[in-house]
Amino acid sequence: MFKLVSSIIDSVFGRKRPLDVDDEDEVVEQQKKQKLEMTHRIKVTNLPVRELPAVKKYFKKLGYNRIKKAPEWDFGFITVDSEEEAQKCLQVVNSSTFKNRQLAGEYITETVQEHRDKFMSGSRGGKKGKRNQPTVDDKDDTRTPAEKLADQVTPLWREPYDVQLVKKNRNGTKQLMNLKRKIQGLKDVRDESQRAWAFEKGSLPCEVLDPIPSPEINGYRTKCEFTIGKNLDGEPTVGFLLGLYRDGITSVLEPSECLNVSDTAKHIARVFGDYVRKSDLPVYDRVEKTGCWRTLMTKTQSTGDVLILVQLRAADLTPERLEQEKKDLIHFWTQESGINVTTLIFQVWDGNSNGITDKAPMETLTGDGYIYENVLGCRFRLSASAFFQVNTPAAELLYAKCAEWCSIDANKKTTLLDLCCGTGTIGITMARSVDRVVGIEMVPEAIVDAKANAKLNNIENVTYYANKVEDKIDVVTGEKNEEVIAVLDPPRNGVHASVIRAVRDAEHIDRVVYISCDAKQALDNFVTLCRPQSNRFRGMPFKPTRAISVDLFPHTDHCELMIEFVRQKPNQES
Ligand SMILES: C[S@@+](CC[C@H](N)C(=O)[O-])C[C@H]1O[C@@H](n2cnc3c(N)ncnc32)[C@H](O)[C@@H]1O
Repeated sequence: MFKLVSSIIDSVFGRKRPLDVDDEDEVVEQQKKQKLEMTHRIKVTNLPVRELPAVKKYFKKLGYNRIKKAPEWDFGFITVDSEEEAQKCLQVVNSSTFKNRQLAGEYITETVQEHRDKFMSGSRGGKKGKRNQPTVDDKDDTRTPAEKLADQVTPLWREPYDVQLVKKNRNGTKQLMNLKRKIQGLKDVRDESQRAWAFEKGSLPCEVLDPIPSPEINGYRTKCEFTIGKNLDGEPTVGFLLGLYRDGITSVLEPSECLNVSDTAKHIARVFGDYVRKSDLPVYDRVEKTGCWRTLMTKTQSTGDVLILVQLRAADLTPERLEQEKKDLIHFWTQESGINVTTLIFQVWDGNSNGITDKAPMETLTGDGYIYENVLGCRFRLSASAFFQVNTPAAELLYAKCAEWCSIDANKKTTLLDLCCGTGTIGITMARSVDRVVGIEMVPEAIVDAKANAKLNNIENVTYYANKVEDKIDVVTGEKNEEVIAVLDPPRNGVHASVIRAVRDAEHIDRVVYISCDAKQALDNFVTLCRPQSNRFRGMPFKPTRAISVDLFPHTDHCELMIEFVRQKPNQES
């Protein structure tokens, strides 16, 4: 026991010490014992759904810090250390009211292993989400943990790829039909001719072209964010969370069965798992908010460049210990890992949110903090935090199709407005076929990258603005005989309506090519772009003219949908 306690103390404050054989035996014994140890929890019922912070605060005041509750649950679980504490807690709960609700408690005790098995079978009482597919009765669920993880990360992996593509295309067309229906359903329309297109025959509002499949179906992801935690046997592991943290799941599994993760990224996760297991620093515990190792991010590009980002909680470490750990990491990644790392980045993050964050600085430990990727003959510099499409060959097909749609009338001057331009990929790959490109992006660091990328490719006809689209769109005023085409490639949930209103108000924009990676979430944007004029929505509306799905994310249910919208002319009949 003394050895175990001292190894924990060592692990937090001490120096690195490799495990010897005796230690390993002891660890195995310890793990076996741990599985048989009893857990003591009080299930608290009659809580309001959501209100998690208030619930936590309430129980904290009563002396209970370890409470778990998913937002949609009307119950929660308090964990205590012994049966005696559980009985006391039960009394407290049964005599408590929260927001005029009389609470009720139920004592649950089971072994650690039984508790884990419950998580694994999803029989926790939480609402079963889509992510637990395939939906089979828990007792009949014979899936291995790795299969469960694959079902969660790549929910379509059991289907042949052509079937996946049909499904994705159907999802895209469904949103186009919804757009038509929503425009039909608008009330108090002043000028019916502005939505005549929505009453044309057929359920679709425009031509829908055959979907474009991804050239690579497996191992295509260039960016992965791995959680560092404990696997089902309590061993430190680098991989993905086996379920949703909000459902109380904290076990991590290696990504070996995840088809979208590249062999290089799997290898990196594995070797770093070995490093973490040998480390005397503990992995981060998401429930207790203790420990050190938190996240590993990899970017593995088609150029062979590799970016590694290691995130650590350092609240318990002395500055000297932290410096030593950085040196150890540099040594490991450059001398021992066997991986040709282009740049190694380090982030200390002591806050509660999980994953790589923009709230804490990133420190470059080796290299210059950048890696490179080639897209359609152009070269791009990427930093750790910059957005970049994760499937390069499929992104090339998307951008090539976008260029084709923007293809430019040789008799006219053309301006390409690259809205939400990120690091400038779309505008730079198209810059040579237009007169000028104007890129607008609200993240200043991305604009620094975009400017560097334009320079790297000897592109001189681009201007970038580090602003919100809605604040800067009027820099392009449109000249006579000039066509202005806007490519809008916003985040997953679309953009704020004010951005779409600004696009409508910018009357010189003739066409918009909207690239959406979640058409359901972007539907409101489509409607705002196309609804007839009113006091709130000025500028002539657009109408959809063609659409195509381009699959950048095989085995998942995500897909890019690109829609061309053309500005209607005043008094145009349809
Ligand atoms: C999906 S990324 C697209 C990046 C880029 N088009 C590319 O292909 O690499 C979406 C970008 O939209 C930016 N963004 C979101 N809302 C914005 C706004 N209102 N104004 C400017 N940029 C915005 C985000 O910062 C992010 O870089």
